[in-house]
Amino acid sequence: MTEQQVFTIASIPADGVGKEVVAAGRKVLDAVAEHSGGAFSFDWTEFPWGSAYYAEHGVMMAPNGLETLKDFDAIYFGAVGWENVPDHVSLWGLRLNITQNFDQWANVRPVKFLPGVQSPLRKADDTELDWVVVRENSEGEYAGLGGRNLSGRGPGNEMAVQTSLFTEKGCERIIRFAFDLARTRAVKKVSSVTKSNAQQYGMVLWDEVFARVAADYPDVATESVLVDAMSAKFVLHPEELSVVVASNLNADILSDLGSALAGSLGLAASANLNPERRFPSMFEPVHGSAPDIAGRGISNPIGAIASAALMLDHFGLHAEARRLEAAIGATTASGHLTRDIGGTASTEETTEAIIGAFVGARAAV
Ligand SMILES: NC(=O)c1ccc[n+]([C@@H]2O[C@H](COP(=O)([O-])OP(=O)(O)OC[C@H]3O[C@@H](n4cnc5c(N)ncnc54)[C@H](O)[C@@H]3O)[C@@H](O)[C@H]2O)c1
Ligand SMILES: O=C(O)C[C@@H](O)C(=O)O
Ligand SMILES: [K+]
Ligand SMILES: [Mn+2]
Repeated sequence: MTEQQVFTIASIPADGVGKEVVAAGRKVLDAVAEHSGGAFSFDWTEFPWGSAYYAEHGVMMAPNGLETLKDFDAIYFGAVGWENVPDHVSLWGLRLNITQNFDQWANVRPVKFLPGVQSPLRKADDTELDWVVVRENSEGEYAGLGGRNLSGRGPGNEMAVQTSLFTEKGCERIIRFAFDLARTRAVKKVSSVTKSNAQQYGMVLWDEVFARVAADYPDVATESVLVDAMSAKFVLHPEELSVVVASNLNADILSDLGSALAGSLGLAASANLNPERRFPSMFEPVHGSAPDIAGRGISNPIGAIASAALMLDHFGLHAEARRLEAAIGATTASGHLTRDIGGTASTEETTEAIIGAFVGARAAV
C-alpha cells in the first residue's frame, strides 16, 4: 500500500466574509480528501490573525508569524480589512506582509464564466470567454516606497511621495511566467498591460523586457495594450484575451473588473505563488472582507472554493482540481446561486451543493 500524502495548510480566515468563505473552502477540501480513497489528507492549523487580533495585540499577526508559516505546504487565506483598523495598516500588516516576505511574486487570477451565472456582458451569452490575469505581486506600485511630511511643511502644505519600483529582474520573471502559462492554454497569447505613455521610466522598462522575452516565445502571440484601453477591451472584446500580464496595481484593478464581468466579485479565485517553492504559496479569493454583507451567511463561497482548487493544483492533485472546478460549474448550472449572482442560496447551501456535486461525480468514476 502506498503511503498517504499529508499536506499541511495554515488557514488565515482573518476578517468579515473571509471567515465564512474559508470555513466553506475548508469543508470542501476535507470532503475532497475524504473521498480520495486514503491517497491524501489535509492537516489544518488555523491562525486567529486579522483585525480582531489587532484590537487585542496591536499587530495584525504574531511577531513570529512568518517564521511559523514558513514550514507549511500552503496558506489558505480569507480577506483582511475591518473598520477598527485603517485599511493600509491591515493590508500591509497581513496580506502584503505575507506575499512580499514570502516572495509570492506571481499572482494568478483566472477570470472564469460559469454556467447559469449571468454576465453583464451582452457577448457572454454566445461567446466562450476564459482568460487569466497575471499580477506582478512583489514590486511596482506596491513597493511601499515613499513617505509623508517630507520636509515638515506644516498644516495645509503636506506632501506625500509614493514611488513605484520596476526592476528588470522583477519584470522578466513575471513576464516569462505569463508566457509559460500561455503555452499551456488553448489560445497561446499574452497581452502585456502598462501605462508607459505616461509612466516613462518603470513601465517603459517593462515594455522593453516584454519585447525581449517575447522573442524567446515565437509560438505565442503578443500584444501591448495601455491599461485604459485594456479596461475597455475587457468589456468590448474579451474574446481576444488569454493571458493578461500587468503590474501590481493595474492587475489588481483589472482582476476586479474581470470578476465583475463574470458575474460577481464573489466568484474569482487567486493564487499568490512563490514559483521557486522556497516559501509556501497562498490561496485566497480575489475579493475583500465585504463588510456590507459579512456575518449574514450569504456570501458567495465560490471564489474561495475555486482558490482551493488552485491549491490542489499546487499540490499536484490536478484530477481533483478539475473535478472540483466541474462541481462548481455543475452547482451554478443547477441554480444554487447566492444573492450576488441573482439567487437566494446561503453560503452553506452552495457549499453543500458543491460537495454533493463533487462526491456524486467521484462516485460515478
Ligand atoms: N485580499 C484581501 O484581503 C482584500 C481584497 C480586497 C479588499 N480588501 C479589504 O476588504 C475591505 C472591503 O473592501 P471593498 O469593499 O473595497 O471590497 P470587497 O471585495 O470586500 O467588496 C466589494 C463588493 O463585492 C461584494 N463581495 C465581495 N465578496 C463577496 C462574496 N464572497 N460574496 C458576495 N459578494 C461579495 C461586497 O459585498 C461588496 O459589495 C477593505 O478593508 C479592503 O482593504 C482585502
Ligand atoms: O491589492 C491588495 O493587496 C488588496 C486587494 O485589493 C487584493 O486584491 O488582494
Ligand atoms: K482575499
Ligand atoms: Mn483587489
